Amino acid sequence: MNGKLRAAIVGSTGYGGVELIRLLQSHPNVEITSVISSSSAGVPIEEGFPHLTGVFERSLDGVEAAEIASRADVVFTATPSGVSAKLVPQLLEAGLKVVDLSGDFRLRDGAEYEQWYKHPAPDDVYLQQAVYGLSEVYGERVAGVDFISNPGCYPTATLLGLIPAIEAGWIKPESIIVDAKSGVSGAGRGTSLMVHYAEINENFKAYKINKHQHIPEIEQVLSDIAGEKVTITFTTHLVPMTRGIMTTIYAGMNDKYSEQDFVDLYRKYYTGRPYVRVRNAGIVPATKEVSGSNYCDIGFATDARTGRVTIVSVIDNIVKGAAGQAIQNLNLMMGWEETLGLGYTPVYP
Ligand SMILES: NC(=O)C1=CN([C@@H]2O[C@H](COP(=O)(O)OP(=O)(O)OC[C@H]3O[C@@H](n4cnc5c(N)ncnc54)[C@H](OP(=O)(O)O)[C@@H]3O)[C@@H](O)[C@H]2O)C=CC1
Ligand SMILES: CC(=O)N[C@@H](CCC(=O)OP(=O)(O)O)C(=O)O
Repeated sequence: MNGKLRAAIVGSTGYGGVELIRLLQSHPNVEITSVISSSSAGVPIEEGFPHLTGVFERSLDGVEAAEIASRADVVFTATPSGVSAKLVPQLLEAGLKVVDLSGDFRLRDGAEYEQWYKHPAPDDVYLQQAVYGLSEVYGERVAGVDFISNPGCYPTATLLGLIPAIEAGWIKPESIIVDAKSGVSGAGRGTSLMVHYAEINENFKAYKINKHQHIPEIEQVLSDIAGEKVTITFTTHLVPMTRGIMTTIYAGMNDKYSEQDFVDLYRKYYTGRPYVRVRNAGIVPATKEVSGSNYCDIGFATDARTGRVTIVSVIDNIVKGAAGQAIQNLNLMMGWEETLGLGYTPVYP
């Protein structure tokens, strides 16, 4: 490759998009050549986002596939579900490589979109073309492709916490319960009553119980790994914090495994994968330990009395759950070192 890869970001005025700008600033092989907005074309991005002053200053461009293709080689679509379904095919047809951050291309069975996302599925050709980019598990599949569907935030934390144990046959798939908690930035920058300060401050809410759109995504991958249909009980909660996801996962064990057994199994599975860190036996991670970084940290507690294991997995929803994993996928897609542009130490405290 001569020079840097040119990248465009659609949805650059949202939380995922603005995080892509932050992270790509320190990517040695990528230059952002276009930041795109459907509502503010022509406006300098630093006007709406003063934290970018002197760091990244550029006027926002409009959403037009041919124009984007004239400025960029790869485009990140950090756009709402439903928008990506229509936009991504145009971008692919214009010859761009695409990393889509929405849920619109994650489910192989298009019939599931009406039920879970309440909008029609994209054209099946693109649904089948999309490669699901859970980097630590499907990194090899991503290499060299043109179109990556980036995993959801809750699925990333849940799947990285479950896959080694499912693959090893250590837990009973039918027993899995996932208790998931997210900071409010997971809901995006658009306002809604749910994330209104007075509604969320000093409050703790469960929502979309058994109806969350990430359930079929998680079940699809777990079923692939287990080789049988897996269904889960999945409850999401909104926590009064800005960033972070914790999934607390409960499952029945098939034998008397110790915490050290789980630590050894997971460290072996994630050998050579720098963004999954497995805590020592008996220690579980907290969301601040990954905040602002691309890490997924995992810890275990086993209970010989009940025969169950509790797996705690944490990520930063906007980094590993969105923009960070999207860049990790770009690196794998391009055959670059997985860590390029992602060398952030978590912000603590
Ligand atoms: N926040 C998170 O933690 C995560 C988000 N995601 C997914 O990533 C995507 C982006 O999320 P997030 O950044 O939080 O969302 P935001 O609501 O913060 O931002 C979405 C952006 O999309 C742009 N947009 C809206 N309509 C259109 C359109 N018709 N054409 C082009 N752009 C449009 C808007 O910008 P403008 O009006 O300027 O065009 C808006 O800023 C979503 O699909 C989300 O589900 C995935 C994982 C985690
Ligand atoms: C806190 C919060 O509201 N989170 C959002 C996550 C949305 C998201 O990331 O959606 P996709 O991955 O499907 O694009 C939610 O629970 O719907």
